[in-house]
Amino acid sequence: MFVVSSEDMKQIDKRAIEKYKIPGIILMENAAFAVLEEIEKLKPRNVTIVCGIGNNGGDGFALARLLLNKNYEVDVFCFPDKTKVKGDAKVNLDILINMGLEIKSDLEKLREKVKSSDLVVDAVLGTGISGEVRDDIKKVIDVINDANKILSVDIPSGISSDDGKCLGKCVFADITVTFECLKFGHILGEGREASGKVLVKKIGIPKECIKEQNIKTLTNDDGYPMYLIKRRRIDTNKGNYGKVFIIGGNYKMSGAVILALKSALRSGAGLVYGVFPRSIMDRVGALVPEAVYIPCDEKNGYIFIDEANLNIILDKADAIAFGVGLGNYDELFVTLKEILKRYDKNLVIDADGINILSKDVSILKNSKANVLLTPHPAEMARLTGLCVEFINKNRVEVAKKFAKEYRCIVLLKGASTVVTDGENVYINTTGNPGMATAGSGDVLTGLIVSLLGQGYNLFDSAVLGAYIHGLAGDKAYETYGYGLVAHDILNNFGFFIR
Ligand SMILES: NC(=O)C1=CN([C@@H]2O[C@H](COP(=O)(O)OP(=O)(O)OC[C@H]3O[C@@H](n4cnc5c(N)ncnc54)[C@H](O)[C@@H]3O)[C@@H](O)[C@H]2O)[C@@H](O)CC1
Ligand SMILES: Nc1ncnc2c1ncn2[C@@H]1O[C@H](COP(=O)(O)OP(=O)(O)O)[C@@H](O)[C@H]1O
Ligand SMILES: [K+]
Repeated sequence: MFVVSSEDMKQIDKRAIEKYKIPGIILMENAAFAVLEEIEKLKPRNVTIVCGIGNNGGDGFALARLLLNKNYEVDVFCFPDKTKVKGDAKVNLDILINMGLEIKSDLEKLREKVKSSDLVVDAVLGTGISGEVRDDIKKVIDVINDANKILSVDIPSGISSDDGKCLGKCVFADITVTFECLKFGHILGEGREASGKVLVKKIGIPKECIKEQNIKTLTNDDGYPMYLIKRRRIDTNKGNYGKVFIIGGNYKMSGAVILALKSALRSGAGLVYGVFPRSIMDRVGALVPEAVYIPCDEKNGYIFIDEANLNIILDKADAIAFGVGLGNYDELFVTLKEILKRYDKNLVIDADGINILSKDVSILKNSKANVLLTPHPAEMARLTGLCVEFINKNRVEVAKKFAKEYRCIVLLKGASTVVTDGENVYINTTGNPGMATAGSGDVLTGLIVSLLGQGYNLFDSAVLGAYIHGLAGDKAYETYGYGLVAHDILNNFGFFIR
């Protein structure tokens, strides 16, 4: 599903009205019907609709008429003042006035009504918000937030459609009904939580209008990205599903590489090779008997990959993951540099691999390998020198800029994981805070390298990885709640891929 900014949506609406000659008021009517459809499912006895003075308010006025015609008990408020309403919104306001409805602008009356209403509809501010919410409207939002149930029209008032930031104050909706495309604000930042359950409804905009906008950002929906998964031919064998190499582990930390190996196996890789320091061989061997092992020499407990082993890896591997539990040991920078210089297939750099890379990110620029980096925000901070808070507030832009500059693919982890090659963007909405547990990143790495081995390209592997990892985490959450651990996630991979 496409994800658009407020400017994209403005252009799409404009194209529909000016080029394709659909009157704006018809779109507004269809928007109102789309909201009505959801309200009827909720079966409220009485509805309070709070409108602003722009077209978001216009949707609210049109909705009020549709509800009144169906004999619902409806109260309509307009803030700051109904005399300021113009255009299509005014047409719908005037119809209500002609029907004899009183349109109120009294905050105290709203406070009373909100308490006794089964449902409050928030049609105060939509995609047309600019700058911080004005103080008078902040008070209206506070009152709306006291409601039993809130449905926001298009986007919760106070949320920026472009990045999900709360502009000083915002409505926290139970349901948001939006039109034609998701907005960034529904799935990023505070907007993700504030939007509640989001429903995207068609309002009659010709699909050409959206196509002509050339949208480059997608999120998951009922089809994407899972329709990328290929069915296996019956007459295939392990040789068809990749030799994937996972380089990781140090004398103090064997768990990460074990989890990544298991994860690669549980998501269908044909042959999974573990490359780790010799001192953890017994543990890895006992816990992952299905893997092939390349135990390596050690320096100070950290892995040392000699030329003979490096040649085996570079020669055999269909895909490599570098970094899980490796430790941030200076000499490993040289190893990473060699791999980047000599390997010409897909390379995932994660965890300590990213910390090692942070010593000099510019080595990416001459890389022969196609690189995917999978940083969490703190690792992204090490890569870029930016602070974590800034990164989290500007996830898409930060990831895009880095990917473009260093010619790689970035998967920036966290709620609303972002995958980008610098131009195309995927924002993932599966997953939950139960996944904020040690090792859950390691199993993502194992999953992605496994998908690479099975022949998916680097971008698709990252997208599928983020999506399936989140789904598997959501399933694990059903059973274990916040007590879920990384093993619970990886054990669900095969189910969702099937
Ligand atoms: N043809 C179209 O453009 C369609 C638009 N639709 C609706 O129209 C909305 C967009 O309408 P508009 O562009 O008129 O904008 P909005 O109605 O979202 O908001 C603009 C109004 O909000 C006020 N405002 C802006 N920033 C503010 C702030 N920081 N604090 C307080 N008040 C502020 C302004 O006074 C302005 O009148 C969409 O979200 C959607 O609900 C739908 O009717 C479908 C068709
Ligand atoms: N609140 C959340 N919502 C969705 N996914 C989350 C959330 N918290 C963590 N995750 C996911 O869990 C994984 C954690 O990875 P990471 O921080 O690298 O863990 P570790 O290094 O311990 O393995 C990432 O894929 C991240 O996107
Ligand atoms: K709204």
